[in-house]
Formats: sequence, C-alpha cells, structure tokens
Amino acid sequence: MSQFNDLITPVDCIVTEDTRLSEAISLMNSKKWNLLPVTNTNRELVGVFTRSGIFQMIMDRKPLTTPIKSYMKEHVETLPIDTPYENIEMIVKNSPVGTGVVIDEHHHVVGILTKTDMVMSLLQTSQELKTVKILKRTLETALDHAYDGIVMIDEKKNIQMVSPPLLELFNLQPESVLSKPVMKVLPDLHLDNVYQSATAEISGFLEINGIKYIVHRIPILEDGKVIGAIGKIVFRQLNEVSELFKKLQKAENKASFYHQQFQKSASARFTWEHLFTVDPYMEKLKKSAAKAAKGRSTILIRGESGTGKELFAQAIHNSSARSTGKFIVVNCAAIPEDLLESEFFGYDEGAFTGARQKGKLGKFDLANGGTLFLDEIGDMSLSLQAKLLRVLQEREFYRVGGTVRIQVDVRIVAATNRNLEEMVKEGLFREDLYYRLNVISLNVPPLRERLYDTDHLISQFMIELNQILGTSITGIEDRAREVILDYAWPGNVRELRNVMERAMTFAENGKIRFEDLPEYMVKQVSMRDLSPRVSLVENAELEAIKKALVQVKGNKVKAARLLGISRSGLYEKIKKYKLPT
Ligand SMILES: Nc1ncnc2c1ncn2[C@@H]1O[C@H](COP(=O)(O)OP(=O)(O)OP(=O)(O)O)[C@@H](O)[C@H]1O
Repeated sequence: MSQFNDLITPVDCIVTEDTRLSEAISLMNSKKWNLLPVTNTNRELVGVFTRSGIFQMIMDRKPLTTPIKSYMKEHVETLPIDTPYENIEMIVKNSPVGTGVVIDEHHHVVGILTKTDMVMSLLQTSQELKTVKILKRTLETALDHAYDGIVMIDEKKNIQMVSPPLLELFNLQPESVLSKPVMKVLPDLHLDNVYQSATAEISGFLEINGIKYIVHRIPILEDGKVIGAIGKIVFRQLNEVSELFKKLQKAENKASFYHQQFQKSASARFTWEHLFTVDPYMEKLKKSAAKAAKGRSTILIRGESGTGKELFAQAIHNSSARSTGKFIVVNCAAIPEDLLESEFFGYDEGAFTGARQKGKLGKFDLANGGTLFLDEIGDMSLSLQAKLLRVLQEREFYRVGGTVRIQVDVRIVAATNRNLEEMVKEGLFREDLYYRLNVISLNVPPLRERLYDTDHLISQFMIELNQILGTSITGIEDRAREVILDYAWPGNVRELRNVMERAMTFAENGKIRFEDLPEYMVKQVSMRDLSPRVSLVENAELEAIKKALVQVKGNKVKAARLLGISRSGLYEKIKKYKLPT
C-alpha cells in the first residue's frame, strides 16, 4: 500500500519574497505547479505565490522584474510530513485549496501535495483494497474447503480465520472463536510458541481425548517480526499422506490388537464394563447375571447370534470366584462330531494309533477351577449330550481310551440361539440335560428390541475403534445415522460393530457418511419403506421419551412424571413410536 511520502512532489527550488515575477512565471510553467512555496532566509515557509498572484500582478501592470513579495499569500494550507496516510481522504474532502504545502517539524518545506495526487492515490488504494478483498475471499474459500483444521491468528494472538473441519473437530461455533484470543479458545495447540521462536514448528504431536493429532505451527513474518501465526492440525491421521500407508497402518494396528487379544484368549478379557448398554432391560439382565455369577449354578444364555452371549459368559467368569481360573470356550457347532469327545475329555497316551501318541488334555481338564463356556450347545449330538450330562451330574469323567476317573471343578456356562424347547419336543435335545443346563437362564434381547442401545453402541464403538484402527472419526452424518437406526440388524451387535469398522475405514472427513455404509443396508432400509417418517417435532418428542425412560431405567410412572405427561399419555406415545414396553 502507498505511503504518504510517495505522494508528495518534492520542492527543489528556492523562492523567496524577493523572487521576481518573471522567474516565478517560468518556474510555474516548467514545474507545472499551481503554487510556489515562499521561504525566508532560514528556509522556513512564510507564504505561497499562486497563479492568481501572477494574474493580479499583470492586471496591476507590474514590470516582470517586480519581486513577488506583496502578492504572496501568507495564509497557507500546510500538511505535516507525518500525516497518517489514513487521514488523506479527510484532507481531500475538507481542504479549501487544490494544493497543500508539506512541512517538517522545523517548518521547512518538504514538498507540495496536490488534490489530484491525493485522489489518484486513493483510487489506487481502493483498487488495492478490492484486490485484498478478493484475496481474502479466495483465502476464505480455500479455508472452507481445507481438509485439515486450520486456524489463523493475528499479531495480538486473536483468531482471524478458522476452517470448518477445525470447528467440527473441537465442536466449536464460529462466533465463539473469531476475534477471540487463541490461548483461550484453543490453548492445547500452543500456537503462542512461535511468537517467541519466530520459527515454524512442524509435526508436533498432540493428544486430545485420546486422539492423536499432528500440529504444524507456522509464524507469519514481516521484516523479521512475527505478525501472526497459522496452526494446521492434521487430524485425519496419516491417512491423508497416502491411502496405502493408511491401510497398512490400520492392518498393523489391527494385527497387533488381535495379537494381544489372542495372547489373552485363554482367559476372559471382557468384564461388565465392556458390555455397553443403556437399555433398561439389558441393565437388569446385567445385574441378574452379575448376581448369578457369584453362585455355582450352571447358566444358560439364550439369544440370537451376535447379541453378546459370549460377552456375558466372559463377564460372568470374571466377576465370579473362579476368575483366576481359566475361561475355556468350546464351540460345539464348529468341532467335527468325531473329535468333539476327545476335545471335551482329552485322551490318554496310546488311545489312538498315529503321530500323537502322547495323550492330550481335554477342555474339562483345562477349565478345572475355572469356567467352561459351551457355545452353540444346541448343535451337540445326542450321544455327546449324554456324556456331558454325566459329567454335570457326577463332576467326573474318563479320558477317551482311559480308565481313570478324573474329578473336576468346572462351572458350565452354555449358550445357544436355538429353540431348545422345540428341540426337546422333537427329540433332538435331551430333556434332562435341558433342565440341568437351564438352572439360571438369561435371555439376551436382539438389538432391534433394544432401541436405546444402537445410538449408545455407535458412540462406544467409535471410541474403541478409533484406538484400534488409528482413525479420528468423531461423528456420523444424519442420513447415515438414520439408516443405522432404521436397519433391522439381523446380525445384532456383531454386525453393528463390523459395519462401524468398515465405515470408519472408508470415512474421509472425520465423519461417517451415508456412502460409507454397505449397500445392502442402505437398500434394505429404503426398501422397507420406513414407517411414516416422523416430523422434527415428533422426533424431538421421541428423543425426550427415550431419554426419560433410560434415565429412570424404564419405570413408566417415573418417566411420565419426568416428562410432565400422564401415564396413559406415555403409554400412547410408546405405542405410537413402537418403543419396547
Ligand atoms: N453390549 C455389547 N457391548 C459391546 N460389545 C458387544 C456387545 N454385545 C456384543 N458385542 C460385540 O459383538 C460381537 C459379538 O458378541 P458375542 O460373540 O458375545 O455374541 P454371541 O451372542 O456370543 O454370538 P454367537 O451366537 O454368534 O456366538 C463381539 O465383538 C462383542 O464384543
């Protein structure tokens, strides 16, 4: 931008009161000035001689040799040399004369300034301002579309601009950020570091809410002075850098996670805390299971596939007196029939001919002092059912090919998604075993009946999977959430977790989008012709009811009171929104 100095026309000739008319005329002509500043012997300004002075002298028939003294104007419009540039517009508006004389602090003439110069300069300035405006707009557009979080601060460390992803990441509103001190709004970024160092800091690591970010702090310098700073937050992890690297990193994270899990697999790793739920029925079920865990009885866990039956079994083991013992899993459906017996009871040395002559411990041996989890118990053959029953009754067994009775102290937790009662009727499951197993029965409801849980599980899995996958997903777009909430979840929580993992792997801008969901889900939801869409108001009402019910753990009287409606009113709403009763 122009400076005041650049506008001034320097005065390099000396005109005094004794200067003659002829000299003044030729100076004005050659310089094309409208006035000549007149100075005394100390070079101080004493007046100006203008074109009207020439006309007056000619009208008065003064000879060309006449000194200009008595035609000089003593009242002069002056401008101090240190006039701020910003004041020029005012001066142009208010000055009664077309040309001003610029003086220094000693009243010496420095130059002259014409109105035309000023207007030209203002025009140029406004042009520059326009350019700056365009630049600012361009910058804002660039920021709006920036993939990373970007914040710009000025000399006073106040926030000037901020990119939408950064607002989203820290859950901030523009009005609570702009013009505010960065150290108040985003203290964790430590952007003030660069004001002292005046050097860029690249790739500083930062961890907020368990998510890692890479922070670049870049000072904005002018003449070596820090006049602002830019903070860049790469929070979409290193995925940005390369898709391949991202996939590799995720695969590595996953491998190491599962490796750890594998190492832990001989013992149960889940406790009640890992069993996420806000559903009142599930909460009650957790409580009953925790109570049952303390006893010795056999527990049968029923429920569809993926509802968390094994999770319950592990949590039961971990909260039981046997938690220091092993938690051994046998998937009755996955082991070939002819191997199942030896898997259960082991075999003695020499029981089989072949390579493995040395004998092998069975699952009952391994689970001694701990818990044996019999998954898919409904898939066990009738002959094995008989053997299992004997162990349960007598608490002892023989190894395959063995003759020694082995006594064990094992607690059985069994699970199935099959209808055992029907199987008993059809003669496919032994009635006596059924009663033996069904001492305490826990029915884990499918996810579609746990309306409040889907939302809760989404956020819990997001936190968990961010750590496992090394992603920084912080939210889910409304449309995607709607599909998730409307989907029927035949695979229950396992399916939800898998869908979340897949979506978080594909998500690109910190949020799970509609297109990150598997196609079959989107299709199923749109084909089901969703129950008439609820309006915004109804949606708010539904949310309030759900919240109240969760808060009071399903107690309708308390929920109605909390909502300020009658009990029958609440029942009507529950029916209307198809909430579980
Ligand atoms: N309430 C829950 N909170 C957190 N994770 C859950 C929950 N329920 C299930 N899961 C997760 O879902 C997956 C399936 O759970 P689990 O294996 O316990 O189900 P299951 O009912 O035993 O299934 P299946 O009948 O197919 O053996 C696991 O990854 C488990 O961690």
